[in-house]
Amino acid sequence: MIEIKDVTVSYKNHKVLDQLSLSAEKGEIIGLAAPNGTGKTTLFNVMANYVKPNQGSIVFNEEYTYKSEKDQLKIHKQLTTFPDQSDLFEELSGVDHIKLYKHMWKGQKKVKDITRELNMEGYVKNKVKTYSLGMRQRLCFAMMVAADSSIMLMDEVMNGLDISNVSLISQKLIEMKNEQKLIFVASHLLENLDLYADRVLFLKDGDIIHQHRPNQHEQTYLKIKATPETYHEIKQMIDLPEDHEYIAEHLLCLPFSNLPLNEQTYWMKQLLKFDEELSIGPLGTLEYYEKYYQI
Ligand SMILES: Nc1ncnc2c1ncn2[C@@H]1O[C@H](COP(=O)(O)OP(=O)(O)OP(=O)(O)O)[C@@H](O)[C@H]1O
Repeated sequence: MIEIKDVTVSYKNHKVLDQLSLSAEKGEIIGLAAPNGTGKTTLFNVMANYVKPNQGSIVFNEEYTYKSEKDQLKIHKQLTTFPDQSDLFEELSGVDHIKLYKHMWKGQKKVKDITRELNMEGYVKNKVKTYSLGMRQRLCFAMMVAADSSIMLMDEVMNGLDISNVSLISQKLIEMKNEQKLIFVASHLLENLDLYADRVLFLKDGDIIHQHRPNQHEQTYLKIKATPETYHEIKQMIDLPEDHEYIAEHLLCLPFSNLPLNEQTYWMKQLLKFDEELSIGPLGTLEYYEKYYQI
């Protein structure tokens, strides 16, 4: 559905994206996880053609590119970007905004259903100038739902939402993915991404350095909480396997699922000696994040 080919973006001498390539299909939620200023928004801007890459191209449905205006129109009919709160019209109501997006993208969903499902009925007819941050954010999301486009780029969709609204929107994202939308979500709520993303991409030095698939755990790990002192102590006492990970100076992880049962038992016995919190499981987005960005 989208093919990003060797995209490079530089602002003066600062290369933000460096020959980045990616393909994505409908019915996928793709998370983007990276620290501030890494290039997530820039990547979305290139996908939406708000920023022209210095090099590379994007192909939609194996057919359309931004090289011709006719193609651009076709692409923009099926692509929406998450509205900026500052773009909302203070004197218009939430319903007005939702209708606007529904009409612009010829969305099929009923405004009433959208506002009911997003718990907005209590405020959506009031003017936007009376809304809190979280109410505005839910409105921005409702506008995307109303547009009903097949590709959605959601930058910081969970910003300013309380826990119950994060959960509501996460659920809605899954429903939209099941309707075969292709949804990109850039988010700093790392553990939340594990709940709905099919893939989480980690950006570094202008490229994707890892793709984590939260629902397809190729490897589980035996994990032990370990300060640098404990890690040092463990290393002195045990010959750790070469492929172990020591993440962000607090978590030691040993690849576990591929080991025969006797070796699994061995490693558990060894690590239990240290009386630190022990668990078995895959690495999640948060752990990969800590690993790649050393926080
Ligand atoms: N129009 C611009 N002109 C110059 N530099 C820019 C411009 N837009 C972005 N940048 C720079 O590009 C880099 C990537 O910015 P971008 O907004 O894509 O990061 P991000 O990963 O989305 O960050 P955040 O998590 O803060 O939203 C930053 O160093 C930023 O300063």
